[in-house]
Amino acid sequence: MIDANDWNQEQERLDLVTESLQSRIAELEPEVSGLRGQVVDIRKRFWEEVTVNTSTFDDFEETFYSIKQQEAVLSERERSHRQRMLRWKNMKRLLPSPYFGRIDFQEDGLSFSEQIYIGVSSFVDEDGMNFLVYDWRTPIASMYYDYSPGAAEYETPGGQIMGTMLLKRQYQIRDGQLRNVFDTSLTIGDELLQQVLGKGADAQMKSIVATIQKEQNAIIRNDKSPMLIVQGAAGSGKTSAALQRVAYLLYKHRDRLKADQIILFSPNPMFNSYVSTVLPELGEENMQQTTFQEYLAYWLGSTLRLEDPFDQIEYVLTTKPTQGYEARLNGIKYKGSEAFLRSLQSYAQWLGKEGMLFRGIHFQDRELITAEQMKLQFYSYDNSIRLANRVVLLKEWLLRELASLERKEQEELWVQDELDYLDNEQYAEVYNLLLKKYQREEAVFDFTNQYVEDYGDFREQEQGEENVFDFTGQEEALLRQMIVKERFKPLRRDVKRLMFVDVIGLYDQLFSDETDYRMMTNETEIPGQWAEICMQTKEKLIQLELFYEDATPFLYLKELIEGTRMNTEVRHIFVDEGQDYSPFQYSFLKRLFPRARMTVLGDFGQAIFAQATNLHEEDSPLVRLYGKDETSLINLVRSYRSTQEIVTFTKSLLPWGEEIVPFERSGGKPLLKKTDSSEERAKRISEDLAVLKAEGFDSIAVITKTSDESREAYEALTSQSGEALRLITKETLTFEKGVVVIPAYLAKGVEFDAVLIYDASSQVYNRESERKLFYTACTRAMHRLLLYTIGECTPFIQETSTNLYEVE
Ligand SMILES: Nc1ncnc2c1ncn2[C@@H]1O[C@H](COP(=O)(O)OP(=O)(O)OP(=O)(O)O)[C@@H](O)[C@H]1O
Repeated sequence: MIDANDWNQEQERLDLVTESLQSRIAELEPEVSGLRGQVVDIRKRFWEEVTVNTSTFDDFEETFYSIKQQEAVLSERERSHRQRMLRWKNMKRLLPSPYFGRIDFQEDGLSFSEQIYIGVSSFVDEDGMNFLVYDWRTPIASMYYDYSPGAAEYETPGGQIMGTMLLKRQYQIRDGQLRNVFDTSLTIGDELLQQVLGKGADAQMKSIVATIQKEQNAIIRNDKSPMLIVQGAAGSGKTSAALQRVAYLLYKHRDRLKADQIILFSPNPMFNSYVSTVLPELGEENMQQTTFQEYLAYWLGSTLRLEDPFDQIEYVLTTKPTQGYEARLNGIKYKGSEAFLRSLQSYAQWLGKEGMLFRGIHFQDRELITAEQMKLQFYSYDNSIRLANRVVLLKEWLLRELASLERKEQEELWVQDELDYLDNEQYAEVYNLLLKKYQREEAVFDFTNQYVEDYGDFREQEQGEENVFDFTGQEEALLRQMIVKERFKPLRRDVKRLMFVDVIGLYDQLFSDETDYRMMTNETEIPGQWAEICMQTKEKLIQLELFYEDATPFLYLKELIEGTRMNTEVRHIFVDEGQDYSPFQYSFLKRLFPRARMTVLGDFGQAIFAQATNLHEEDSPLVRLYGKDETSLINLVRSYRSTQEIVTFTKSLLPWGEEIVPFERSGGKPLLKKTDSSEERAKRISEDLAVLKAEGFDSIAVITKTSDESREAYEALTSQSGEALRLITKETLTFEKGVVVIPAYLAKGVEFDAVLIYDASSQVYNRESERKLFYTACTRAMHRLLLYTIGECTPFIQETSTNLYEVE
């Protein structure tokens, strides 16, 4: 704490800044609301101000320019409104707590020092000359996170600035009042961190700007590597750092990077709601958030039904080892591997020479163009043309063929039949409809298109009009033409969508016997139980379903054949819980977003999916993806979430000795509660829930292994205590405080004040593959960890030293 004199000075300065903020907010207030009104007004009256007249070319041109002009006025007003609004919002946000830190810095060669106050956004005094508050993301503020008093430096676009940090101070300010002030010799004083971490869990993730640690700052500000990999122990702040990194990037590149050019891949839909509020709190628009599964489903469309990754994990967790089970596990590993990726590339090359499969085009009950004809045509193109380009050539050929078949079709009997069925009235009606439609189709112009293009269309329409009104004598021919055209429409649409390529057949063909597979793919490392893997995959495909592990390879093959659908807009992708993605999935992401940098955050200790990727080994596929020189690896070992006792206990569950250093914050030891029956367990859990709530913990999770176990726990506990519990399933979209019952794999990334492991017996957590799941479940606890067992507890606990937990 500082002395009374310093305290008074600080409070005086704080009052000054607060007053200044208040008066600027008040100044801007009428302007902000006035502008909003203006914009809404212009929007409303947009079309009133424009006279749309397209009868002649000149009228059309005039209309076009008048719309453009109106558009320009609107967007200028909107821009200025947005900027003022942003300034106003930032000041409002600063008001209750304008800053959290200060450094006094004397640059080398200068005789005076500068006081730099740091907050969540910048605030400049009235004349625009002095920063009363510096945004935490400014270059100078980086010293606050990176240095303790003494020699310090920071990077600017103009070069490195060296000097001495004379003072480092931290503040806790509430509603414009100083609550606490610490001078610190540490990077970020532990005192403040202690206070922050001692609090209860929130329904939403917290912003950590005031207490970012040096190693986290390195993640946030890394702007060099195309690939940044963060391996960090449970609770080491990976997700927190990732979100601050998003905010930092948006600030640093504010003139060219927009929030929607950043995508965060999160572990489940509920997680989205958990992190969603952090960025707006920092004053940024939100980045795009999705799950990889959602992304796959989007690209797969409705052709195939995709297995849920959580169903996959339930299968892995609950099925008893049988021959089919082992094959499925082998399949999951193999289909996620780089080897399989290479196999698919070789397969595509092989398809360039032979083996392509197409689907014939059917009309009524006839086959208009057979698969065989397509194949002949396809292989008649030059071998050197890329597969995807040959598919395009074939598409064009098919469209031409369809056009000529369509002409022939007009003479067919069924067309005559349809014509005969039209009575006079209908005839006239159809005729008028056709006429209108014909005019409408020809007259379409789009204001967003290039003017010249519109001009071309318009001219064509003008010339075409004569034809329209000249066809009176040819109505039957026209009607025939229109009838067939309408019927052929779906055929043309399907050809344009490349439905004639039998991608499902091509993926299915891959899963042949070993000799064929080797021949098609040059693959040498075929996994064990290949025949069984093939059978399982094919069985699914017949039902138009895909295993989750097949989805990425399937889409990859589709793209090798049909061409890649890249997204060149996105500049940054963030993959949270990165250990759960396969090397194959990473390669796929890299291809999909060729202009994006990648930040992967994960913990191999929590790798619960069978296709897991080791993140931090130097030769891991993830490092190979961009190459060593393009990759930065950062290891976080300090764990902030849980108390020292919980971290020491959970660390002992991983016998390979992960490097995890607990932050010094004490709580009780984990409690192992032995019970005799499930009734007794339900009773004890209910009692414990009541005690925990009375202690003030309001975010509590009863964690189970599977969704079935969750349901069972939910029912047992609800009937026992009548407590308001919330059952979380993979469909749950929002994260809320309270008592939840949740399977461990859905609790990933999330934290609770207290965690109760519903069944920690050896019957539930026994297999080596379940170790990390158990670890993940236990590491969700911030302050209390309670484990229940009927009979013998899991061997993972038995292996740990008994003084790490207490038995009741
Ligand atoms: N620098 C910090 N200051 C204050 N709190 C922090 C800091 N770093 C992390 N925390 C807190 O520690 C907890 C864990 O952080 P976070 O969820 O980001 O960790 P994680 O590494 O993603 O964890 P996991 O892998 O277990 O999901 C959160 O409550 C977060 O607010």
